[in-house]
Amino acid sequence: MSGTVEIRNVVKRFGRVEAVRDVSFALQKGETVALVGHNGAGKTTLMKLMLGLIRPTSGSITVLGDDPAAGEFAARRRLGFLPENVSFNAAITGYETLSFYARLKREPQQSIKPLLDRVGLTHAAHRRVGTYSKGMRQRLGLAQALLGEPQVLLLDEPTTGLDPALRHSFYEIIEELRERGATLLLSSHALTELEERAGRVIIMNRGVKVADGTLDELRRMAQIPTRIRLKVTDGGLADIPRWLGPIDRWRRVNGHMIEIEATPDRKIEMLRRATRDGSPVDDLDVMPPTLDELYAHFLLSQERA
Ligand SMILES: Nc1ncnc2c1ncn2[C@@H]1O[C@H](COP(=O)(O)OP(=O)(O)OP(=O)(O)O)[C@@H](O)[C@H]1O
Repeated sequence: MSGTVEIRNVVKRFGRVEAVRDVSFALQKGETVALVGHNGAGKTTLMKLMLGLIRPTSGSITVLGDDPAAGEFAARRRLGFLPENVSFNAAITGYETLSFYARLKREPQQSIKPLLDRVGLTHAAHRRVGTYSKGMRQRLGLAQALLGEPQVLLLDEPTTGLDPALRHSFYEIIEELRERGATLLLSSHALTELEERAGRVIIMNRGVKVADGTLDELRRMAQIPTRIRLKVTDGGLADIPRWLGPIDRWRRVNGHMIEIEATPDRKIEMLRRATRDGSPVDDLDVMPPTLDELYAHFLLSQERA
């Protein structure tokens, strides 16, 4: 059994607000899971429950075999967390900050230098955190979360405010950890960026889990058509159904390009027709539904249910 986090029928109420409503899922070793949802969907609450900072109203949670809400939570040392708004003491240096967290986690002080190096902060290690840029503070936050080689890493909106180069190196660093078997759970609004990074996506809406699966699984569930752009020779534009077969929806993009919508069951057939000998197609691009589109689809289906 390689489940590192198990959430079973968890409900969390804050007074009259039901922040998490009967949510269940398990996270496995070595997977990167994106937790997505609008503001107030319950993402941070789920992370706080996994950290044992709050207790579920009902249901159960296990993290690395332990109940995080139990007084003695042995697994905490193997759990890394990067909160949405990292705030450190501005008066001490980056090195001193990590030294403080290393003592809390009972990690050797020798682990600090390699970590600062890994997040690219060696040059600023002995500068006060108050002089750090937002990106540098975020990297210090990541170094803090990486202390002790966590087996489960919870990252709440980790790349907000980072420029594209920093985002890239951020994902490289956490990917190394995942390759060594860690479970990564990232909450984010940046769907396009998660599309390439997360093996699996959990979509939350108003405390309810509305979808959970790999992008391929979500695409199959949603049955959203794939858009196919075809560059067509002049003659071909005149009589599209003759060489492509019946098509539900299509539109002209420009003088020599059309875009068709292929349902999952007809996609392969359309591609075969478009590429067979004698077809007037010079070039094509296949654009599967994006995570943005899937997200909108699942939210809408839940709202209508
Ligand atoms: N301590 C609290 N007391 C009262 N209500 C709370 C508390 N913490 C969270 N909530 C409520 O629970 C709901 C879920 O909040 P949560 O912070 O988990 O959402 P989120 O998905 O992380 O949102 P965001 O994307 O804005 O960070 C919201 O309605 C929020 O107002």
